[in-house]
Order: sequence, then structure tokens, then C-alpha cells
Amino acid sequence: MGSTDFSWKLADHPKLPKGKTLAIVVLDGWGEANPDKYNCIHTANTPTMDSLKTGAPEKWRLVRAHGKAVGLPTEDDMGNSEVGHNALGAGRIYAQGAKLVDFALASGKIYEGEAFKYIKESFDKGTLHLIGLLSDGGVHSRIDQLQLLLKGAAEHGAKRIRVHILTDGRDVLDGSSVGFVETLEKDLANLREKGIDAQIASGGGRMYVTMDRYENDWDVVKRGWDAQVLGEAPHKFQNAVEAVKTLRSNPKANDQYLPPFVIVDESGKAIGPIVDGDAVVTTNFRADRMVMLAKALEYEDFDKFDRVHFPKIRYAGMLQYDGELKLPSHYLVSPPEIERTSGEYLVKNGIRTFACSETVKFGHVTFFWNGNRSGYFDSTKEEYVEIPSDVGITFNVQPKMKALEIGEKARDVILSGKFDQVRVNIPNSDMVGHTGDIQATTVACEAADLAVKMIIDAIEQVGGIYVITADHGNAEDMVKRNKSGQPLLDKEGNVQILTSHTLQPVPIAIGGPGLGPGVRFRKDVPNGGLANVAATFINLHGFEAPNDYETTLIEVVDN
Ligand SMILES: O=C(O)[C@H](O)COP(=O)(O)O
Ligand SMILES: [Mn+2]
Ligand SMILES: [Mn+2]
Repeated sequence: MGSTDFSWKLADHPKLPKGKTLAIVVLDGWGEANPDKYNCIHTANTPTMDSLKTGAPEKWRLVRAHGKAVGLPTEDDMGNSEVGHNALGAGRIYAQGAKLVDFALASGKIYEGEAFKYIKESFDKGTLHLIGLLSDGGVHSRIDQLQLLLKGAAEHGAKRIRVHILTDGRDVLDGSSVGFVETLEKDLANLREKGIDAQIASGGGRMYVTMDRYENDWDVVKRGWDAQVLGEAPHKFQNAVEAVKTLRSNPKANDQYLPPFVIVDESGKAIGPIVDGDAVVTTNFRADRMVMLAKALEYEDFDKFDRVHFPKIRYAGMLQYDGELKLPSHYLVSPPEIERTSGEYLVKNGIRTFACSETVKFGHVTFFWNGNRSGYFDSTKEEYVEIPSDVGITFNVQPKMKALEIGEKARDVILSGKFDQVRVNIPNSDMVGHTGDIQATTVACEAADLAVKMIIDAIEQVGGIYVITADHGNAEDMVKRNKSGQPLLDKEGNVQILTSHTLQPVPIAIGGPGLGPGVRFRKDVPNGGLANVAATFINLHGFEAPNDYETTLIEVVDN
């Protein structure tokens, strides 16, 4: 569109009225799958979500939430919160970080950019450190990208490389960490044969070391800092495979929560602390769980924990993680330019917007929803409320999380009449689903269902409209399956628990007294995905969607 004829003004919808309070609920990790005992949404008592599905067939449907529908490289890529909320908020499908990094590595462009040239200045005298999640999950990072970057960095002059690994078990099976470390060790051994001093220097489980998000618990980042930068950790090993195997042998241990360790030489000295003159790359492409470390690595003024030592390094992110904060200032690959999101359009068309979740998902309905931007578009028309999450626990011990508090907050705000759009993320089915605890996940889904009921009841009272959907699957399938759908067993004959997201579609339901009698889902968008939702709710606010948005899911028929 030419810059001169661009306008933020949205056209009036020819049939749909303005002024209805709209609740948008994103159930995190709530997909649709065959009912069996490993489908916690099925086993849970969820009368509200059930009634939406069975009560009004023209107002309930499934939408795609994985693979190409959300800008991921292949149809084998499960959905995730970042790409899901980006699509929901932006109404268009963007090539996402995973894909952009693939392109940059395949074309070699990654080595021609400003950031690579910048870190390269350290290669003569300093060490190149790579810090990131080690798995093939494809949600935050991918090991094949790390392998290519290692090879490319060596070819472009890196002589001493240290890798700081974060074990996964959340986007991939628990226990798979050992295999990934072995794969990486082989690559590093190959580099050593070529005369490059390349080794793993430290490690730890992603949820306990480094990868916190939305500033829920800085201790997580500090534990990583101590190991990666200071070379200090409670556990010391001479070999990373041995480290992971030994730490996992504790019956309570799992990949997500492995304690931090450093690799030491024969004299017990850490082999890879980060020191003045070194280069550092954080290899995750996804932002939320790298922003905190990026702040610690980049900000001169920093008071979140005592860094003890703040080395003078050249730091680059795989991507820029926060477009508003411009953090980090150097990045190997440019992030997707997600602009003109629904949030910005609607606020500029007078829609007063409220968004809320608890800490662990707060950025999902704000930062991701708004195209990876922190902050308000217009603070006079928007309010974002974060309900503090519990800290230092795995959510299977507290499966209700803050669902009811989020529901109450949304209810109060809806009843206040101060906002036109009230948007929440209810985290339970995702956060508890990631623990692999089937019983607790069932309780989690029940709590989420209750929160939905509170919001729907409030919408009934004010004559509003609700849109209930999800960002990707998780709790609806808690086991790894073979191609014919049978649960897979491990060596001991136990079912293999699936802690990750799924490839399943997610439901979307519309309703409420403010929804005109002729509004229903169209039948001619059978492959609709999350990116079609924005045009849908823009319509429900009484506007036509911008014409480059993915098409709306609804139509208005004359009764
Ligand atoms: O970061 C996480 O918790 C998982 O890797 C993905 O979950 P999310 O995409 O639902 O946040
Ligand atoms: Mn999610
Ligand atoms: Mn998740």
C-alpha cells in the first residue's frame, strides 16, 4: 500500500454494530483431539467449554494453530505461544524466527550482516560463546541451526568456541537431553580435529537455569549467569555427557530442571567463563525467555541481581528480542516486522482495551499480541494488568494457578463498562500440561473452564460478545503416539509422557447477547487458522478489517 493513501481509520462494518463489550479469551495450550484417557480436556469436567461446542454448532469451529498457518517452516512444527499470539493479534501470517534463521544460514547472509562482523572482531584474541536451548523442539531454538552456526563461525575465523547448553524436556521428550548433548559433542570433536578449540563449558535445565520470562524469577537467570559468565556452579564435571547423565540419575531430576553445572579442566578450573574481549551469541530465536539474559548481558546499569563481574563483551542475539527496547542492539537475523497489529488499529479507532494474565503468560496477551512490542500504543485508552504468578514451583503442585483471579479481574473490568475489549490469557492447560502430570493437568483444565464461565457470565450481564479460543494444543494429548495414534511405550513399558505442545487444531467459539442473531461462522474458510481471528473480532467491534488481513471467519445472514 502506498504510504500516502494509508490511513489508520477502519471502515464501518455494513451490518455489525459498534459499542458492544468484547471479551477475548485465549486458553493457553487447549487443543481439540480424540477423547481418550490421555486427553485431559476430555477427562476434565469442563461444562462451559462443552456447552459452547455442543450448544451452538454455527458458533463453534476449529482453527489451525501449527505449521505454516502460523508462519513456521513445516507442517511438522507444533504451534507455540509466540507464533500463536502473533497471529491472533496481527491477523496476518509472518515468516517466523525459525524460518528466518533457516534462510539466513542457508544463504550465508547471516555472516554478511553487521552483527556477525561485530562479534567477529573478538575472534582473534577472544572466545566465541554460544548460549541457548539445546533441542530440536523448534519453539525457541533448533540444534541443527546451532550446528550450522558452529561450522560457519569456525569457517569465518572463530578459533576458540564455548557452548553453554540449556537442556529442554519441555518442547521435546524428557530424557532426550543426553542424545542432544552427544550430538553436539560429536560436532565439537570434529571442530577440534580441525584445530579449533571448541567445547561445552556449562549447562543446566532451561526452567531452572536462564530461561525465565517476564521477570517472574531473576534467580533463574542468576544461576545461569554464575555458571556461564563467572564459571561457578554447584556441580563440576569434566565432560558434559557425564554431567547430564549423572544429574539425571537423581530420581527427581528431569531435563527441564537440571541444576547448573560447569565443565572444568583437570585442575578443577572452569574451562569457559566469559571474560573481557569475548563474543557472546544467544542462539534462541524466540524472544520471551531470552530477554532477561539479554538485559543482563547488555545493560551497563542493571540491578536485578549482583552480576559480580560485568565483562566487556561483544554481544549479539540470534534475533532482536524486543523491538521497542531495541534489545539486543546487535542481532544476527532481523526479526519478522510485525506491524499494524489489531491492537494498534483498534486503539486508534477509539477501542478502549484491557489485557490481563498472570506473570508467566502476561507478555503473551500484550507483547506477543502486539507484534513483539512492550508497552502501550496509547496509555489513555489501554490498561494491562499482570497478576503475579507463584514463583519457584512447578505448576502441577498448584494447577489452579491464578485462573480464578484472572477471571475475577476480567469480570470486574467487564462490569465496569470502562473498556470495549477485555482480553485475557488463561495459562493452566499449557503450564500444567508441560509438567507431564496428567492428574494435575485435568485439574488445570477444570480451573480454566471455571474462569471462562465467570467471563461469559459477566458478558451476559452487560449484553456483550465473547470470543473464546486458544493459541495451540497441549493438554488435549499427554502421550507420545505412533502413526496410528497408539501411545508409545518406553523401555520399561511405561507410556511416554508428552510434555510438549501438539499439532492439533484449537476451538474458537463466539456468543453472548450482543451477538446479532444472524452472525455465524462461514463455511467457506475451511482451512482457517489463528490469523483469521483478528478480522473476526475487528468485525465484532463494528469495523471492517484492513484489507491485507486474513479473511474473517464470520458472516451475517438475514434472519
Ligand atoms: O516456553 C515455554 O514454556 C515452552 O517452550 C513453550 O510454551 P508456550 O509457547 O506456550 O509459551
Ligand atoms: Mn501458549
Ligand atoms: Mn506452552
